[in-house]
Amino acid sequence: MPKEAKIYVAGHRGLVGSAIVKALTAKGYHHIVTRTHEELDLTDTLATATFFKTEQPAYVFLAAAKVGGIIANNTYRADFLYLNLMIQNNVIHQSYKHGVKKLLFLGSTCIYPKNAPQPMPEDALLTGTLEYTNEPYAIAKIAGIKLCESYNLQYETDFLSVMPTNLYGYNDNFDLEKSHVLPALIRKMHLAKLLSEGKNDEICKDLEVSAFAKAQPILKKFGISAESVEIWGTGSPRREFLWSQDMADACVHIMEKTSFDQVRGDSDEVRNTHINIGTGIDISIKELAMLIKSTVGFKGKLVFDTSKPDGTARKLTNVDKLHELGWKHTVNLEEGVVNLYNWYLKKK
Ligand SMILES: NC(=O)C1=CN([C@@H]2O[C@H](COP(=O)(O)OP(=O)(O)OC[C@H]3O[C@@H](n4cnc5c(N)ncnc54)[C@H](OP(=O)(O)O)[C@@H]3O)[C@@H](O)[C@H]2O)C=CC1
Ligand SMILES: C[C@H]1O[C@H](OP(=O)(O)OP(=O)(O)OC[C@H]2O[C@@H](n3cnc4c(=O)[nH]c(N)nc43)[C@H](O)[C@@H]2O)[C@@H](O)[C@@H](O)C1=O
Repeated sequence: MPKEAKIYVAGHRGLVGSAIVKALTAKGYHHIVTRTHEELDLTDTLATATFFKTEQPAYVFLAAAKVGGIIANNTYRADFLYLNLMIQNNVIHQSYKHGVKKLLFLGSTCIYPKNAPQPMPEDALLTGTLEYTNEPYAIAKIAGIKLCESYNLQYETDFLSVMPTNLYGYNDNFDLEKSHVLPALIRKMHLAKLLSEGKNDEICKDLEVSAFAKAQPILKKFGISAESVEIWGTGSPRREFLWSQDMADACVHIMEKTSFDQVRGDSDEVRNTHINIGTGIDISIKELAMLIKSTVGFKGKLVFDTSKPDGTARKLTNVDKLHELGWKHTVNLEEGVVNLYNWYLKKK
């Protein structure tokens, strides 16, 4: 990518989009185009077409999506399928129509079957039944991979797809219900610690309520007390976590160094051209909860709420292809959790 090229980062205020803008800026790319959700609703086909016609970006990072944790995915099933299909169809099709030189589509490792071999290689795609809690989201992401692959094969575009593992970092979503496990547990343990120290004013500030009496039902609903914090599920599922700035660096690396020709292989049937992005290292949810508990300094107990879903038992990425393409993660989980907790404390 030439440094002066016009680059559109879709979803630039989100966890990954904001890190991609930072990574591009640090490398000297200075013609970055962005739109907030309010300025451009990417589910609106006409508005998206007008944007591409007016701006004519040369490169596109597609990091805009409807995103959430296990309960959000399982509850808003129609939204996760419909909104993600619309966003990616609009952006990928308009990129083709307006001659975008290269596009990067962000999927997710939930595209793999729930019983995929571990670590999961790219060619495990479409070999079995998906995990139920995120099936609609996964189907949208699989359609995105196939859309990129098919435009490349039919129209000779250069649209790549990356499948990131679970991500965390600055600008993460800390919603107690809809977020992913890592930010959720940081906030829950932090609130429990404040409770144990009697810091009710700080709890009200965190929960944005005017009186402690209004905070109490929220704390109760999410199983947060001075003595314990509720962890959803059994604690036995294993997850792999990647720092969002590492994810962004991997995205820029792939856009700079990789083309569809490099990943298409020499078979007549072109499949599985997407690239996993992860660390290749996982941890159980119980171990993650213990790590967050000690980082936050909460002294109480962990209580496992088995009425909540576990989701996939294990989702470890095979990162051989990524390593062959010359990229490896730099931030380990212990360091990342400390960074994120400090960022959370400063943000409030
Ligand atoms: N977080 C994770 O653990 C993982 C994420 N991914 C994938 O990475 C990508 C980025 O995710 P992440 O950064 O976490 O998500 P965030 O929720 O943090 O950010 C999503 C961004 O998309 C924008 N957006 C959502 N809907 C629309 C819309 N209709 N029109 C325009 N913009 C919209 C939001 O804009 P605004 O801020 O203006 O509302 C926001 O900036 C997604 O494709 C996701 O599926 C994959 C695996 C794991
Ligand atoms: C990125 C990824 O994210 C989602 O899949 P997930 O990995 O299951 O995501 P999660 O982070 O929400 O949960 C991980 C594990 O952690 C447990 N857990 C414990 N306590 C809390 C808790 O307090 N909050 C949350 N969210 N989970 C908790 C939870 O029960 C589960 O066992 C999908 O969107 C999927 O589509 C996707 O791509």
